Formats: sequence, structure tokens, C-alpha cells
Amino acid sequence: MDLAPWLAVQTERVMPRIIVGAAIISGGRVLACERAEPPEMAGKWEFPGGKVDPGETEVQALVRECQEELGVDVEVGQRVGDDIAMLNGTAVLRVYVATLINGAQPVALEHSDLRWLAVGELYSVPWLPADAPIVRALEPLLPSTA
Ligand SMILES: Nc1nc2c([nH]c(=O)n2[C@H]2C[C@H](O)[C@@H](COP(=O)(O)OP(=O)(O)OP(=O)(O)O)O2)c(=O)[nH]1
Repeated sequence: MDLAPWLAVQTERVMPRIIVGAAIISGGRVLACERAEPPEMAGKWEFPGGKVDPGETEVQALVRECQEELGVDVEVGQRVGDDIAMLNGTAVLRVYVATLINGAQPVALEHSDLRWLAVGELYSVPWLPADAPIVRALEPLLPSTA
């Protein structure tokens, strides 16, 4: 009998899958990314990131995802907000502040659009629902005059 699927379900019950996101801040603005897929999430905005792969640290996952999705290198800093439970408690969203390094500018390699939002523009895009508390927690981290 193949126990692998059962084990995967049991593991998810006690160890939720970690999804990391990068709140990339530059020039007092944060980068928001519009999802291109799947259809039910297309048009919603998010922080670049994704699932942490087995054997990978959260920081490594963020660095990899920012390279894959945006073609940039980032340095990962402090956490933003609390863990957000998602997908019936089988996953959590965990967001970190990040900064650009090496001078490259983000390119939408997997998203349909990118926008740099100043604090007053944070709610000008429709974020994925889980991101709402994170967006709120970002407000004090952005300058009021950007
Ligand atoms: N990256 C990211 N995902 C988010 C955010 N908010 C939110 O609800 N999610 C959800 C959307 C997806 O269900 C899940 C992340 O999936 P993903 O498709 O980005 O992950 P991934 O890059 O590892 O994708 P894959 O390997 O499974 O194709 O988390 C966010 O701000 N950033």
C-alpha cells in the first residue's frame, strides 16, 4: 500500500505549508503584483512569493521566487504582520519586507502587471483577500510623503 498520500495529508494537519511573500519596498513604495492565473485569482494583486520547497529556508524561497517571478535579487528583512491561515488551515501566508539589491528593476515575468504603491495608494488595487491584514500592517512601514 502506498502511504505517501496519507502521510502528506497527516503532515499538512500538523505542519501547515508555508507560503512566503515579499513586500519589496523601494523609494518609499511597495511593489504589488497582479496575478495572471489561475482564472479565479487573475486580476487580484499579491506580494511576489510562493510555497517554500522542502529543504529550503523561507529566505531562500523568497530569493528564488523573486528571481523567478521578477528577475531581481532581494535582501530579506523583517516580518510584516502575523501569519495568515489559508486553505482551511493547511497553509499559512508569511510576509517579509525585502529590498532590491544589485540595481535590477522588477519585470513581470509571471504577473500581468506590477505597480509601486505609496502609502496612500495601498488600497487602489484589489488584493487577494488573505493579504488584507498584511497590507494594513505595511502602512506604518511606508513614509507618508512618498
Ligand atoms: N505569492 C503569494 N501567494 C499568495 C498571496 N496571497 C495569497 O492568498 N496567496 C495564495 C495564492 C496561492 O493560492 C498561494 C501561493 O501559490 P503560488 O502559485 O504563488 O505558489 P508557487 O509559486 O509556489 O506555485 P506553484 O509552484 O504551486 O505553481 O498563496 C500573496 O500575497 N503572495
